[in-house]
Amino acid sequence: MPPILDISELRKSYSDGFEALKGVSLQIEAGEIIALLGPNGAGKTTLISTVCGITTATSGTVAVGGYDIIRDFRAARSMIGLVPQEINLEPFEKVINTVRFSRGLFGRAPDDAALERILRQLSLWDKRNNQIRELSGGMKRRVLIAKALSHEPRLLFLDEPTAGVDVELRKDMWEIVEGLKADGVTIVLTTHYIEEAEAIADRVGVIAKGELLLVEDKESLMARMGQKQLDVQLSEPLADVPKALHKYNLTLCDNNRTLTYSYDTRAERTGITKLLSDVSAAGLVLRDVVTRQSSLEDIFVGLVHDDKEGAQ
Ligand SMILES: Nc1ncnc2c1ncn2[C@@H]1O[C@H](COP(=O)(O)OP(=O)(O)OP(=O)(O)O)[C@@H](O)[C@H]1O
Repeated sequence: MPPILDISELRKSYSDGFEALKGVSLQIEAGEIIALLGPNGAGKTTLISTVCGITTATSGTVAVGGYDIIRDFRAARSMIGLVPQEINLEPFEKVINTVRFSRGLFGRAPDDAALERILRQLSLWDKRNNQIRELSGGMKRRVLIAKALSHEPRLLFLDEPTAGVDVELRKDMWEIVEGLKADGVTIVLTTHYIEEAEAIADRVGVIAKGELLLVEDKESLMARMGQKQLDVQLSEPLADVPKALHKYNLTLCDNNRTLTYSYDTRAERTGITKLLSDVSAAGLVLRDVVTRQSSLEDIFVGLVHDDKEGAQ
């Protein structure tokens, strides 16, 4: 089966000459949830807008379900649902009419049973006859999702679905996303929240300054997070790592006052006990011992930081 989304060498320069996408390639298989992480201005919205036909690419290609987004615009667009960052709803319209209208925009035949299913899934059925202005912020966000799902797309883009919402609502949103995945909808979401990617994504992509720096299975990222560091702080600085400790691959940092040891938390033996006894046998005096876990956040900050340095 071809990927549901196939982005190849996508570039976008805005009219002022700013290059917001610098050759992004990404393939997404049907049924997965992929989270795109990136700082402000990284190009996430530009990427989504280009795939959805709101912005035109400068070069490169995008195919959705095998349909080219330029040549087969209608077929490609009908497979996509977009939940935008901003709430752009008509305050005096009823929920049901808002969703019905969206379906019509895609030229889909009216199907109240399909709309009922969508509204029930989003716990909006009881509110179907309420005007938008009578809903809470969280409910309005659900209406945005209902609108995006109204023409029953196979690929759903969620642009920062939980920006500025409280923890409770964020968890609700994650449940909704899981439910959509169970229905076979492929989901691409952008987020600033690393814990959001950790909680729901199958794959994580990191984007910065218009470049996709990494796309990786969350599980293998998690495996990398299994790495921990032990900092052995010494009372006196060392000139060098003593020979007897070479087998531990230690690094000397903090003005030669700290020895850092990396180990795998999931390994049967971490080697910590032996290391500490060898440290003391080598005549070194400990001041303190600290452990640190490398997290997705470290990986993310490291990548984005390296990219910034590289750009200078
Ligand atoms: N219409 C435009 N004209 C010129 N530059 C633009 C335009 N739209 C976006 N940009 C620039 O392109 C870059 C990428 O913007 P984009 O909105 O895609 O980032 P983002 O990753 O979605 O950021 P955020 O997380 O803040 O939403 C930014 O530097 C932005 O200023």
